[in-house]
Amino acid sequence: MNITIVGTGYVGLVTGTTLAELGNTVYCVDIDAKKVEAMKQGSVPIYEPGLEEMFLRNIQAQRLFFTTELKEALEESEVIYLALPTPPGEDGSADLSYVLSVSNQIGELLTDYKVIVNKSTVPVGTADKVRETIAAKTKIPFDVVSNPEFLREGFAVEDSMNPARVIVGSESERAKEIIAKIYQPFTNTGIPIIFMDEKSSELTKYASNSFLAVKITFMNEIANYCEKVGADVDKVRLGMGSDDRIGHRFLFPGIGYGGSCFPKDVKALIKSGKQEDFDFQILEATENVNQAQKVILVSEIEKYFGGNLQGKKIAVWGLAFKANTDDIREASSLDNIEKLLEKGATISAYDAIAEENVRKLLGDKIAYSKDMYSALENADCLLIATEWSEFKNPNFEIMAEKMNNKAIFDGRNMFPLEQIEDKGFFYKSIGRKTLG
Ligand SMILES: NC(=O)C1=CN([C@@H]2O[C@H](COP(=O)(O)OP(=O)(O)OC[C@H]3O[C@@H](n4cnc5c(N)ncnc54)[C@H](O)[C@@H]3O)[C@@H](O)[C@H]2O)C=CC1
Ligand SMILES: O=C(O)[C@H]1O[C@H](OP(=O)(O)OP(=O)(O)OC[C@H]2O[C@@H](n3ccc(=O)[nH]c3=O)[C@H](O)[C@@H]2O)[C@H](O)[C@@H](O)[C@@H]1O
Repeated sequence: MNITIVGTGYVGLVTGTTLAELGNTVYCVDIDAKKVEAMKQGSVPIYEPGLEEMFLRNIQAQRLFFTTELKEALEESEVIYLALPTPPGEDGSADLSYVLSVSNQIGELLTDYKVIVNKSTVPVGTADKVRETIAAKTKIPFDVVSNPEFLREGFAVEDSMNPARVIVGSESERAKEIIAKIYQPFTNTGIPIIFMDEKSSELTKYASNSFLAVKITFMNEIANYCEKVGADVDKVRLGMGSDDRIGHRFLFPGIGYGGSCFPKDVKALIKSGKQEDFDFQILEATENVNQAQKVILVSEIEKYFGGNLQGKKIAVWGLAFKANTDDIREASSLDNIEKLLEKGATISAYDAIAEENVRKLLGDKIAYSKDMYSALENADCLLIATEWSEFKNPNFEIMAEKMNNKAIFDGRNMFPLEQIEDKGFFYKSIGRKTLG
């Protein structure tokens, strides 16, 4: 099948590469001419383990093409995927301007029947809006399908090549047949393709992300309570997760969820609810708890230093919103750094992958270190904000030598307590006994 992907950001690029890998010919369209040129030269614009190999393989096989010209790509394709941004507007609702402006262009360019597949995360009713926008410009028949994306950054290739399920929202038999053909390789390996109406499909995406945000936030509250009563959240997590109905995943407490999706999607669903006179009380609580959780260690650091952080040098390990990505959108590291700077501390940060993005945002407000140990030079304490695997087994002797003061505030529970209890550090993590 010949397919156009409009928007070659995270989702567009991974979806496009996956569809090419599944044997389709894919034309990736983006308005960012520099990005398109770089991709044509074989350069992958995002950090995503395993993507480059698949990307280059499909360029070489002449199944993956890049252009800034929507018209050119449309002429070649039967199916058009939209993978455009839906950022939060000022009031938290999803900004549909990218999706609708491209829909408008598609309406002007249609010459024969096409299926328009929406991969962007959009509120219920967007498929109707896309349909109306296109229909206002053309009499040529077309169908609109909702096909939300569930990939995680850092595991995008795995999630995309081997998804837990594919959700397809459409009431058109013609469109469903075409989409079923595209995903036939998944059906062949037992991956369920779940067909439903568009609205349910659109809501499945928000409901899934919001549920995961609630799950994490619930565990964060349990962790905070563990500290009050002397329980250990690692044990509670293990005990809870062993029940299949709960499961072990997404039960890891920490300094809150971030990233480009959970915060935005929780906000957008709350806003969509309000438009129907409906209060998502659980989601409102989740947002509030998460906001406080992100900076929960700042008050612990302050308490440790007797309420005064003026002139304290704080090392920060990890800047990305989670491991295996260079994405820093809504990263907890940034909330912590902002608060610590406000309180007069200085920061020496280390994140080999996300540093470049933070530099663009914070410039020289903080210092950057070339490795994890040099960030600790004369530091008064260490804050761990991202669970990069290189932090899992550090040399505690080198750490002790470098640091001015042996204190670790671990926002990602990197070390089992047994690993660190005889190392002579003050060690504060989330939902567990404080050592030292
Ligand atoms: N990033 C993620 O992990 C996931 C994102 N999503 C959803 O997918 C959608 C896209 O997200 P990302 O890929 O992260 O966005 P992104 O911001 O990484 O990329 C969007 C791309 O669209 C391009 N673009 C903007 N206007 C355009 C136009 N008129 N024509 C052609 N290209 C245009 C931009 O230049 C950019 O390359 C959002 O709705 C998001 O919520 C869903 C699942 C996972
Ligand atoms: O819609 C999206 O864009 C995507 O949002 C999330 O993916 P992602 O944002 O890449 O990252 P996650 O792995 O879900 O982590 C999100 C945040 O939750 C935090 N988290 C995750 C799991 C956990 O147990 N505890 C926890 O604090 C992470 O540190 C991170 O800050 C979803 O997991 C994807 O299914 C979805 O497609």
